[in-house]
Amino acid sequence: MSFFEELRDRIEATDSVVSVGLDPDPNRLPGPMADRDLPRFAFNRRIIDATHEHAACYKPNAAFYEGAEGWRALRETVAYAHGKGVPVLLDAKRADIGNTTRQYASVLEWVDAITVNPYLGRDSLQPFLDRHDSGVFVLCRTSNPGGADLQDLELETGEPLYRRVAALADLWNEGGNVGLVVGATAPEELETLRREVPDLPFLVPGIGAQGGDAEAAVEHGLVDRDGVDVGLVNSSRGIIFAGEDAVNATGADVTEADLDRYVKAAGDAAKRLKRVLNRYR
Ligand SMILES: O=C(O)c1cc(=O)[nH]c(=O)n1[C@@H]1O[C@H](COP(=O)(O)O)[C@@H](O)[C@H]1O
Repeated sequence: MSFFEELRDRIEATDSVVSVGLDPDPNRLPGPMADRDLPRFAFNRRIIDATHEHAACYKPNAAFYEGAEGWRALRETVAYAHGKGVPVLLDAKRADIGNTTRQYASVLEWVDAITVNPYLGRDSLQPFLDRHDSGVFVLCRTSNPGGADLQDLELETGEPLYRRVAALADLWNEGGNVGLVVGATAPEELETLRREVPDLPFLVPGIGAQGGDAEAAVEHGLVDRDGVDVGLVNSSRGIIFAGEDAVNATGADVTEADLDRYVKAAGDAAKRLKRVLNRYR
């Protein structure tokens, strides 16, 4: 089954397009997690337990798993999410020259989808694109303030670069496995891009901590696949660290009951986001 078919089934089963971003910043983990073997996995495991009913997908960002122990935590996290029946999109923003990018693409043997960077052109993405069962999300219009620096540059045709990227991604979609990454902080660009590439599902980050537009994310981010709206709207810190408001969990004297309340807040945040997004579906 292809990634987008699996995602469609998951969205239908959970009635959710929420992507829960697993970005376990070591400086923000609740106190007791620091003492555990693989603290990032210990944290993610509790977050997955609390949120999986509302998660269409988990999106760990590779930056939070640097180092040998981090990579081990990532592998455990992916296996645990799969055990709950949730697909995993690795946010790695990869691409490189041929032999290097082939190595990068080997990660798709154990994750279901990945984010890639189009800057090096088609050949740098080919090993990802060749995996028709995996999802390949091409960075198109990113959510950060500097996203406009290059992506909005006008080409000789008058169109901004991000629109050319979208048109190319559409051409690269021979295997039906390509999506775009478009930030919720750029609602006008989301609308433009949906017109430009009506069939590509979007991963829309930037909701929650970055203050993006949830309505635009849903209105333009999703595409119909056999009667199901397919696409992903991601929140990372807004979900996984929601417990910080409920519990001061940074000290050494945090109890198991505190941790229970902390992770429950993450579950509630995922559920709330699902409800908000579903209002616009
Ligand atoms: O590729 C991404 O997922 C991504 C693209 C983008 O334009 N903006 C963006 O925030 N992201 C990622 O989405 C997540 C957003 O995290 P929060 O701001 O905590 O919800 C991080 O992992 C970012 O790296």
